[in-house]
Amino acid sequence: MNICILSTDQEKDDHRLLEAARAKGHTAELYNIRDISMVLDTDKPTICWRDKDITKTFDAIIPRLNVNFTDYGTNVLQQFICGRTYVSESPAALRLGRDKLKCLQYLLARGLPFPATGIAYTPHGFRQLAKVIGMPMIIKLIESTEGTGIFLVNSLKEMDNIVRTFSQLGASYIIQRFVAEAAGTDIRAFVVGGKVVASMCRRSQDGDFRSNVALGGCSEPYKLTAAEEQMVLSATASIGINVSGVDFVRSNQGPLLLEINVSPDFTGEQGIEKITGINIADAIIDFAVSQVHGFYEQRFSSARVLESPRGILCADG
Ligand SMILES: Nc1ncnc2c1ncn2[C@@H]1O[C@H](COP(=O)(O)OP(=O)(O)OP(=O)(O)O)[C@@H](O)[C@H]1O
Repeated sequence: MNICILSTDQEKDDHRLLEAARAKGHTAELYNIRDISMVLDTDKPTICWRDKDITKTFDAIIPRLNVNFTDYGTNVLQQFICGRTYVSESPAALRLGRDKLKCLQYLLARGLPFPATGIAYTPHGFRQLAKVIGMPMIIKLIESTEGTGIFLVNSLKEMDNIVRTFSQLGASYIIQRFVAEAAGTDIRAFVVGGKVVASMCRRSQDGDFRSNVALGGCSEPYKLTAAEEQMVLSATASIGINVSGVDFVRSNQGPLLLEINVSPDFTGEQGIEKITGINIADAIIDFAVSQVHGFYEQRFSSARVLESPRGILCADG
């Protein structure tokens, strides 16, 4: 099979996927999304990597997009889908995963648990919300990652300060109930194709409320309870993502979801592969390959092409 890992930064994780695909006997390339261009033309829609036409080169595209490339990256994926190439994630699911607010709304629609979260239009509106959410509370940028852009505030004055700064910068943010009993600990469950393949507990080492490994947190293997596993899988199904890192905290009311990370990292000293000994790269490649055969066996009409939530191309007629 001919596989393209479409990434942004060509990080260690991307190279692990490339190696895993090649070790399984596939032809594989690792391309940077910055080098991709496309022509939208009904007669000859084209996708190029540098000056090479790759419109029909690959059987499967496995995206790994960092947060700054969600828009361009998902547009490129959509172009592959229009050209009837299998893409292992739906562009819509990737976009949803990058928007903490919309993602929580999908969880809400499924009745899944997460800390009470608020959004308002004006700083005054946020002040009103603060009465409902209560202090201390968390303020999060909607597109934060690796624990940056997340603040714990203890008073209305602190909240006002951050809210006004974010508003002046034109940034979008939410406020959230602080789950104090999580005590700087959270759980990361790695999901591939509707299965939890690995999970670990992350703990901050310096009293920070954030457990992020990027901020110095450390990890250990963790076995999900049956209820936690069911919650995690319902969460990924709710946005239609295939590969994700689902984060949740354990609260006095049970597990509360924080986020569904799309294109999650899995390498590194405290990464989930090292901590659990589970080969995540293999799991991702195996899943994509398992989907490809079914995908190309489907019959398509040239009349209408639709994107399904799970990244499978559908056609009617
Ligand atoms: N409501 C909350 N109550 C308690 N702790 C929280 C809350 N929200 C976030 N945290 C802590 O802060 C960390 C970072 O939060 P969150 O996962 O929302 O942000 P992030 O920047 O997107 O991180 P990542 O990139 O790892 O997903 C969490 O891992 C958790 O330890």
